[in-house]
Amino acid sequence: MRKAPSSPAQPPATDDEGVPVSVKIRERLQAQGRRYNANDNIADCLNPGELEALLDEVEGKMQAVLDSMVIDTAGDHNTRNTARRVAKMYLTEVFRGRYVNAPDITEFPNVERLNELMIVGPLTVRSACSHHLCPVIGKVWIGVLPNQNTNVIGLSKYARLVDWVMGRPQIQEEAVVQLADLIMERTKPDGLAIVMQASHFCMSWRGVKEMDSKMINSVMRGVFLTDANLRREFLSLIPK
Ligand SMILES: Nc1nc2c(ncn2[C@@H]2O[C@H](COP(=O)(O)OP(=O)(O)OP(=O)(O)O)[C@@H](O)[C@H]2O)c(=O)[nH]1
Repeated sequence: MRKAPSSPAQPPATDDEGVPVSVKIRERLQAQGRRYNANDNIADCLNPGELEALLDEVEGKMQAVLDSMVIDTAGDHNTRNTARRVAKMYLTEVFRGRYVNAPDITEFPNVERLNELMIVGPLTVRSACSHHLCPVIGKVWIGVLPNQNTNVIGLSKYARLVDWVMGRPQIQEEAVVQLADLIMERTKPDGLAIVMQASHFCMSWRGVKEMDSKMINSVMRGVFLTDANLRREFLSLIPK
């Protein structure tokens, strides 16, 4: 039976007992005019304890999916806790980058006024495509041309930022742009170059079942856009 559509005159059910926590969070996001696409971070719209409540909610819905797939989760010892495992995996592991704040990044002043190209990589990318939620596994290289005002951040922090951005359902083209925006905002370099190469399991495990193809894309910012020599230097230093 279909549910009757709720009347638009009713106030949002934010305080009611029994309102799913996802509804409360969504209403908060909508009230702020905030986007909540798969690859957006919504951590600052979650109240304390709500991630745990979301775990219970997603577990219940995953159980319903397993039931609809006619899997005997009561009788089959392998799937007895699968709904909970999958909920935990989505919310606290593979899509954690949606629900937690950005990692703390220690920044140091650029006292030596470094202005030479710095490259870090390959950093491991673990993500999933927004379309099928299939894994996207790959590598990313980041090149930074600092200036005297650039904040120097610890090398490991680039890996932490990559992990935070990629820990959401993504499409590769948007993932590299989000990463570039974040690093530009945090470090304010003269230039930034990012190259990502990844295997998309939605193309190998299923669908066309193409095992060896990878997607490679790049984003260039600042002087990397205007200085072809710098761009070439960066690309030549990335191991083939
Ligand atoms: N551009 C881009 N496409 C992606 C990425 N990840 C997955 N895709 C593609 O997104 C598409 C999803 O399209 P649909 O046609 O709706 O899905 P589908 O019917 O299951 O398609 P098939 O994968 O061809 O079976 C597929 O072609 C995927 O290969 C990505 O990061 N970037």
